[in-house]
Order: sequence, then C-alpha cells, then structure tokens
Amino acid sequence: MEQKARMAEQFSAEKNGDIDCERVKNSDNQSMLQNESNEHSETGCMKHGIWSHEVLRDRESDSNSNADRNKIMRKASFKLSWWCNGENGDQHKHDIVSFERGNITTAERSSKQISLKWESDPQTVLILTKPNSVSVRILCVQMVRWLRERKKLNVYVEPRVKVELLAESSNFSYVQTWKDDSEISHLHMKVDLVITLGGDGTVLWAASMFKGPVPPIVPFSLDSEHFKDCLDSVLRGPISITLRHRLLCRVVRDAAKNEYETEEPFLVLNEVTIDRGISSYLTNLECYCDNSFVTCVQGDGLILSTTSGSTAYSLAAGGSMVHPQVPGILFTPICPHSLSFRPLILPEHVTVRIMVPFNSRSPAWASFDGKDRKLLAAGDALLCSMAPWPVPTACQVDSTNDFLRSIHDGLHWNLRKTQSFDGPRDRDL
Ligand SMILES: NC(=O)c1ccc[n+]([C@@H]2O[C@H](COP(=O)([O-])OP(=O)(O)OC[C@H]3O[C@@H](n4cnc5c(N)ncnc54)[C@H](O)[C@@H]3O)[C@@H](O)[C@H]2O)c1
Ligand SMILES: Nc1ncnc2c1ncn2[C@@H]1O[C@H](COP(=O)(O)OP(=O)(O)OP(=O)(O)O)[C@@H](O)[C@H]1O
Repeated sequence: MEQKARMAEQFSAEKNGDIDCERVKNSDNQSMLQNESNEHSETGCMKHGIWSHEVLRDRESDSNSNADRNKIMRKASFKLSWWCNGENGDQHKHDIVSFERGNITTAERSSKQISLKWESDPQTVLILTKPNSVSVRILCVQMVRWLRERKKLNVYVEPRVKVELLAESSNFSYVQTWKDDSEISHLHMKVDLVITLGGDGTVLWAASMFKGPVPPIVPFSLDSEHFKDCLDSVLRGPISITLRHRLLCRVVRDAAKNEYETEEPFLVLNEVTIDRGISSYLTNLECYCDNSFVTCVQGDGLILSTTSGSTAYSLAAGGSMVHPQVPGILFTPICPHSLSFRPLILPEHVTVRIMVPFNSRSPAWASFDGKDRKLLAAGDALLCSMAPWPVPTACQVDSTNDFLRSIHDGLHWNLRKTQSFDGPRDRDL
C-alpha cells in the first residue's frame, strides 16, 4: 500500500510538472507508467481513461546546445476514452457477467470505438517516409512546410530525410533529426504524433522504432491530396483510433538457466514467423500455450500473428482475417504436412512457447515482421505474449469501417459478380 501511495503521489507530482524527469527516466519508467495507470484505474480517478502526462527535460542539454533546447519540452497530454454509441461520454458499460436467479447475463455491449482527445496542443511531429519514392518525397516537402509555417510545430525526420529536404532547399534547416540511433529510444518522450508516408510496411517501420510506448500514428497512403484537412482535424481532435496490440517475442537459448534469461526482445505489429529457412527438411516445432502442450508443427513453419497482422502473412497461410480490436493471438501453420491441421485463435492473455526439439533434423529460423532473422537451434525456444504497448493508429472513419474497407478495397474480399435477376424462380416458396 505504501508503494502504491508513493507511486500515486509521484504520478500527481509529475502531472503537475514538479518531478525531476531525470529520476523518472532513470527508473524503469515503462513499468512505472504502466503501474501508475493501473494504480489510478484501481483508485478510480481514471477508471475509463488512460492519461499520458510527461513534462520532459530535453536530454541533450550539452554545453554547446542553444538556449531553447535546454527549455523543458512539454509533451502534449491526451486522454483515451470509450464512446458509447455516439455519446461523447467517458463512461461505458462494463462487459460484466452477473449471476442472478441462476441466469448468467452480460451487460449490453457498448461501443468500444476508442477516441483520443488532446488535453494540450501537440507541439512535435515525427514524419517517417518510405524510401526511394518520388511521390512520397514531394508529399513530404509540402507537409513539412505546412506543419512548420502554418501550424508552428516542431518537425522531426530521419537523418536520411533531412538530407533529402536540405537538397530540396536550405530553408529546411529548422527540421530536427538525431545523430545516432541511441537517441531513437528517447523519441517517444518528445514526439506527440507520428505521420507515416507510405504503406503498411512504413507503419511497421514506424512501430519498430518504439520499443515501449508508441505515440499516436497517422498513416498517410500516397494518394493524400487532402492532407491539410486531415491533419487539421487530427491536431484539433478528438480522433478515433485503433489500439493495435503488439506481440513481445523473446528467444530463450537451451543454455539459459531459466526463461528470464532471454536475448533482446522483439516487438512485432504483424507477426513472428518460425520457419525452416533454407533447410529442405520439415520443421519440427513443439508448441505450448501457458505450458499446456498444443501440437507439433511439421511443415514449412508456424506464424504467431496479431489481429492487425491477420491480413498479412497469416492470411496468405490460410489464417482468418480478424478485426484489429479483437484481442487474440493467431496460431497459423505454414504448409503443414497434415490433412487435419487448422489455424487457431488463442486468447490475448496466454504465453505461447515454440521449442525446437532435440530430435529435430534441422534448426528453425524466427523472423519478426518479416525482418531480423534469428536461428533457433535444438533446445532453443521462442516465447511470445501480448506486449503492454499497443500502436495507436488514427482511423480514417472508425476501427470497424477502416477494417472492412481494407479487406474490400485492399484484398477484394468476397468480390463476386452478382447473380442476374432474371432466371428460374422458386414459385411455391
Ligand atoms: N507470403 C506472404 O504473404 C508474405 C511473405 C513474407 C512477408 N509477408 C508480410 O510482409 C510483412 C512485411 O511487410 P513489409 O512491407 O515490411 O514488406 P514488403 O514490402 O515485402 O510487404 C509485403 C506485403 O505485405 C503487406 N502487408 C504488410 N502488413 C500488412 C497487413 N497488416 N495487412 C495487409 N497487408 C500487409 C505489405 O503491404 C506488402 O504488400 C510481414 O509482416 C508479413 O506479414 C507476407
Ligand atoms: N523509413 C523507412 N526506412 C527504411 N525502410 C522503410 C521505411 N519505411 C518503409 N520501409 C520499408 O519499405 C518497404 C516498403 O514499404 P511499404 O510496404 O510501406 O510500401 P508499399 O509497398 O508501397 O506499401 P504497400 O506494401 O502497403 O503497398 C517495406 O519493406 C518497409 O519495411
């Protein structure tokens, strides 16, 4: 109780900007932030919202930095809440199960469209662009100029993009970037909003830059001539968002003393794939769900996918397409050599363990959102569970409408010529 009280006091001190951010950052602030939001959810003062408050001291306060870089950069705070069927209320009916007179019932489902409402104006935007695309570069130049000149925002870009902008015009000297990749781990404490210019892969790239909390991401595809209206409404808010849950993947080597002795974890937005790589042998993967044996995968491999990734590799391997707000982990085999293997969808709270048994004829390979392949030798295991840091992506309309549009327009789901009206009829029905 004492630790909870101290944490609640620290959170409110931080909320009022009284706390020294160095101390917050030096501690394991991820779990602290996580505990604080849990703490407040227990005390009830933020039962239906998740607050994000941080007053930051710019880390690069080195001797030759200019005055404004030493000022405290205030990250915009926002609150997430659930709208109930269009009402702009904070309350939403809990999905509770009540047992009265032998009848088990659940409360009526409320709308779970999550809405982001700015509590202070966003000040800093990070723009991430798909490389080697002329149309993206043209859109990026227009967007950076508009965000700075019309919206007076600080703009961060990747070092590559800053070079491209300066090649366009020396007037882009105000655009900020970072010197080395170690600074990327602090970006989430400065950036209020991320804008991606590209496709799904650019959103994956943006998510991979944040190994903890992720700022709201506004994905722009390439045909975005109305970007000013769209960004105006995003900066003004409130905006509907989809919280895209990620999977936390850890490799545990056979030599490890216990399961906590893992290598650097990976966070995936689409899926982790365990496959046979260049080996010509079938994989032989022993799969466990919360230590219960599930099955042994003998085939080309296995995909553990998020619901956001259900329309990517998992789809190609025969998995179901699942709405991104459905909490779950897709368990999809790749070309299993079996007449009875069907994909599964497991609950979001489980830990899945994939182990390469000692009698396997060959090692396996794990890849994370299609990248960073790691060898899994006999006795090695991959642990996969839901990560505590989802990727908040801005909706064009709302989570459901956006999902249905993506499977209709992007994947042409169930696109079929409609049967003609004329023809035989069932007269006597
Ligand atoms: N056989 C396959 O279908 C296959 C094989 C390898 C990788 N992939 C997918 O490619 C992803 C990596 O994407 P990338 O852009 O970095 O590589 P990439 O540029 O090779 O893209 C592969 C394709 O997957 C699409 N894609 C990615 N995520 C998607 C999603 N959530 N829903 C629908 N389509 C999606 C991309 O738009 C692209 O068309 C991996 O996460 C994996 O899902 C698919
Ligand atoms: N900022 C970036 N830096 C490096 N690589 C990137 C960046 N943004 C995207 N990529 C990579 O570029 C590739 C293509 O990106 P993306 O899939 O977004 O483009 P696209 O193929 O036009 O979109 P889609 O696949 O949705 O049609 C992906 O493999 C992605 O990982």
